[in-house]
Amino acid sequence: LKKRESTPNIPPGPWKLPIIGNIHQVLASTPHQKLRDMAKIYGPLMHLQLGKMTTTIVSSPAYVKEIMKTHDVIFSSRPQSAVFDILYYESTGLASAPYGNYWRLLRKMCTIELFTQKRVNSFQQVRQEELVNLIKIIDSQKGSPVNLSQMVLSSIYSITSRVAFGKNYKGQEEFISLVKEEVEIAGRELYSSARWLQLVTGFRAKLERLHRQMDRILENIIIEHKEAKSRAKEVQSEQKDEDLVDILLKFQNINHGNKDICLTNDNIKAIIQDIFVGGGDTSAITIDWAMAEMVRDPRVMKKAQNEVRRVFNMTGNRVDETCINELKYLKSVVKETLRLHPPLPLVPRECRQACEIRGYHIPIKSSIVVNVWAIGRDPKFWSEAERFYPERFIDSSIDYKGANFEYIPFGTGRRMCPGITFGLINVEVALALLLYHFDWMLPNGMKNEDLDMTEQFGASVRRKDDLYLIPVTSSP
Ligand code: HEM
Repeated sequence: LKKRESTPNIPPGPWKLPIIGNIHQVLASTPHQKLRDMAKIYGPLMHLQLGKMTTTIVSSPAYVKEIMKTHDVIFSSRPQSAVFDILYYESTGLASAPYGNYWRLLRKMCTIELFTQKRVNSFQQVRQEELVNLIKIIDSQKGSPVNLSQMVLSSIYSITSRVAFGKNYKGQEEFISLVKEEVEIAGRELYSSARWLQLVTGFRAKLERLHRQMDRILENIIIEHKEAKSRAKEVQSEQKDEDLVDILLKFQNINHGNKDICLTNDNIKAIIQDIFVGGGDTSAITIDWAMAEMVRDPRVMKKAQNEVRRVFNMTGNRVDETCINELKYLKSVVKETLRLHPPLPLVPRECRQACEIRGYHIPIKSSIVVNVWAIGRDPKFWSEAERFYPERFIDSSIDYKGANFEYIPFGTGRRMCPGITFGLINVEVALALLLYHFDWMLPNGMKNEDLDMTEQFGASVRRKDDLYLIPVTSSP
């Protein structure tokens, strides 16, 4: 009886097996959906044991507020992970670093240098060139089905690569194919969270091989950038436009204005991967889901197209980024896409200090997973929750800033996404161009409503099948 009294009150959860705990119950092709179904039974704060890892699943805005606002400092770390340790140089990227001084300095550097509005604007030319190139390639195949998913993904990676490495980086293709592999393998960690499983399944060996390949390329990129910099110094010529590696290299120099931080080569390599993995796939997937949803609902497609064409016909038939804020409906389409299809449906955090949340005990070093996907589809907070209906965001005060806990596609609190402006502008301009220049049809006489929207879980959640559409020229 005495023992029972002292047992902490952990959140409710399903029965567990010895050793593996609840791993078998979340082994589903779409764990975020499975977790939502389980939360319907056990409640919005649910306890699971994933191997050795005690995990709490959060599935309601009220608990998100408790955890990511009221107790934000306690839950501002990331759980330890083999992917973070091996691929991200012992968790020294911004997304993987434990909460503390090092993370705070990186975050500050990102907010004042890397991801500012001014910096994002400075890459307008790159975006324009790469996206116009995408339109030209699509135009050359008009009338026949194109694999829009892969084309968009390549364009987004090309933009990211030029922004990060500068124009003429020759190993771009090899690097991007490794990034894609990284995204794919990172998604499998949930299923092999126990160390013995990682060894038996060869998961760790794969991560280590990938890390060696990545490291070789990134080391070369850094060396090339340093050489270019010293050449420019020798001939006293103006340096070319700065890319993100140039900016990060400035933080290697102790004499740089910001003396707090002095990055090593490995730190820079981890941050570069954050930018590619955190920024590339997420933006491309959002464009893909938005196009798929609009194809399924021609009313929405037409309305968005009319708006884009009205605005850009006035700017001399070109998609001019400075008018992007006039596209109120398109922006609602993007918001609605991110509500139904957040690319990162499960946001991981770690509890740094044992605490109580509404009477439930959350142990130190345990994992917290916020089910952003389930919250965005909860009928308690959204009318016709499963319907794609962008109008719900017109004249609504809900934004991406993380203050509305029922809508958190970019997370919330201290660790919320620092790349929102970077990501959104790519998504909005790409969609505006695709809608401005083409009408879109499904191949093989497929009916709009028959387009399959099955999800595929990975580091981010995409549509299971690539989106094939027939572009029909509308505007030159
Ligand atoms: C549609 C696009 C994007 C979506 C939906 C998205 C979503 C997210 C989410 C949900 C988180 C976790 C937030 C949390 O823990 O509360 C995150 C973190 C992060 N994102 Fe994004 N993101 C996007 C684009 C980008 C871009 C373009 C970049 C960089 C260029 C980026 C870089 C990062 C980084 C570095 C973190 C980790 C921040 C930290 O732990 O301090 N993201 N993102």
